[in-house]
Amino acid sequence: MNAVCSPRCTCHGHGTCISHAPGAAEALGASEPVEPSEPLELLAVAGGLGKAASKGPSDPEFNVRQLRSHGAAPRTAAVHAAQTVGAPPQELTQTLTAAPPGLVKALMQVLDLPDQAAPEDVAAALGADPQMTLTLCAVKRASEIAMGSKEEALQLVGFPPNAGIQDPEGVRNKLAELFSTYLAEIWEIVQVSSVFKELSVPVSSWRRPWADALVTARHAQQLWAPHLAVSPHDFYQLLSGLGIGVAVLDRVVSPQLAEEAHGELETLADQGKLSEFSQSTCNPGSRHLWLRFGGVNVGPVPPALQRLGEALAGLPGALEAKAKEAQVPCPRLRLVPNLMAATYGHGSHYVPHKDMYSGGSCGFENTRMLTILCYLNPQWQPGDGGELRLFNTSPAPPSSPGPGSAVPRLLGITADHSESMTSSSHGTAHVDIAPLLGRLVIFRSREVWHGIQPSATARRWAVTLWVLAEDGPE
Ligand SMILES: O=C(O)CCC(=O)C(=O)O
Ligand SMILES: [Fe+2]
Repeated sequence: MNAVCSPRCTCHGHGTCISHAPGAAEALGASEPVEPSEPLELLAVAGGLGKAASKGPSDPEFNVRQLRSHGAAPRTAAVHAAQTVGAPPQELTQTLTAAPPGLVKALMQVLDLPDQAAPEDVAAALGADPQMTLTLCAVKRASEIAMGSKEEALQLVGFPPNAGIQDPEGVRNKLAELFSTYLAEIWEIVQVSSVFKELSVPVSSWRRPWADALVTARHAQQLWAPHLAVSPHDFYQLLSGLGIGVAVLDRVVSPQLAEEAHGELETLADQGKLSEFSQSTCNPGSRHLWLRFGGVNVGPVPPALQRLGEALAGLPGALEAKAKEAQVPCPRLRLVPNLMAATYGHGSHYVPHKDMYSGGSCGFENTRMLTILCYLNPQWQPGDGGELRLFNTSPAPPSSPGPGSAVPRLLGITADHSESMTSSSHGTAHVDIAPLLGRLVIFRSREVWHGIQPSATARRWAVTLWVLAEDGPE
């Protein structure tokens, strides 16, 4: 059975994760790593890059991935203030206005507010201590369910079917804990996403000649109109056969820059600059590091990684411009000039997920639109594992929701924008993409199911730049 990532999952806090059950996905595409027979793009040397044309807005000290994970989560000054002294209603209203609507809807449902409630109403209902209000909601809901002793709820907390009658308090406490953890996660994401939005800048402020020269209308089509993107090359044909928004660009980052960036990452790892090993069941054993290459409070970022970050930041602006020229409808994009470097060691992997915020199987839309990956593995060869696996649809059979999915359902949250819309128990195809040095992969964060195959090497490296949307979800 496919286990859905628990609400406690720390897999970046964004994954609508499912376990990678053998046989869940049938490979209609290649199951072996596939290489392009010929490079489609010309080599564009990412050297001699100037400084970014404009800098971002104020950039308080924060680490989004840590913020989104449970446990010792550092807080921005704003978030901290909101939680400790109680946010003034106006600030809370603004936070809710900037938050992903799916999350706000979930809060409304938990607070028993009508569908038409305005952000002011939600702010008023949350009060001076939203975290406490949500905990009280969790306890109230847990008490109601414990009285009714629903079988699904008992199953969720691991009690026998008659436990509700014998131990209603035990059932209630366990449920209350699960519910409040889930709601705390939603609340944290609401705050993080609004802070994140404040830090982002329009992609037009990061235009780079390098990116402008290599991005074509075909890339824009591959992302936003995949049915129109045709390719004569086997590998790209296979990819376009998936019918999802994905573009792969090879040999556009100079090997020298990529190798230097790889060397810098290895040094950072040796210097102990990486996070702890992830304990999450979604991406066990992975480690990461945020590299702030733009905005205020830049760095310190080693020089090749700085150049790479600045180069990658040029891609969304170029894509937006090419989409406009080719009349391909594309959202207006923003970005936060932060790269996430992540490494996967022997056996570590990442279960299939989408890059959207989520708790349990209830995937909430966020403002992330594109995931831009650059692989930095000079020696990679077939057998080394760590391929990026892209699916054409959810690899989760819809009939077997995992344990995490019961939490939002029992809480009465219906704002599910993930599996239910895309899942299919058969006909799931996938393509594996080798994490080759300098290879760029761009895909639509909210739609594309992807995971990482178990790595057979000590350090499989990728850097990621996430691109947001101008006006929230489309
Ligand atoms: O490194 C990769 O290939 C993908 C990483 C990923 O999916 C993520 O960090 O969300
Ligand atoms: Fe991902």
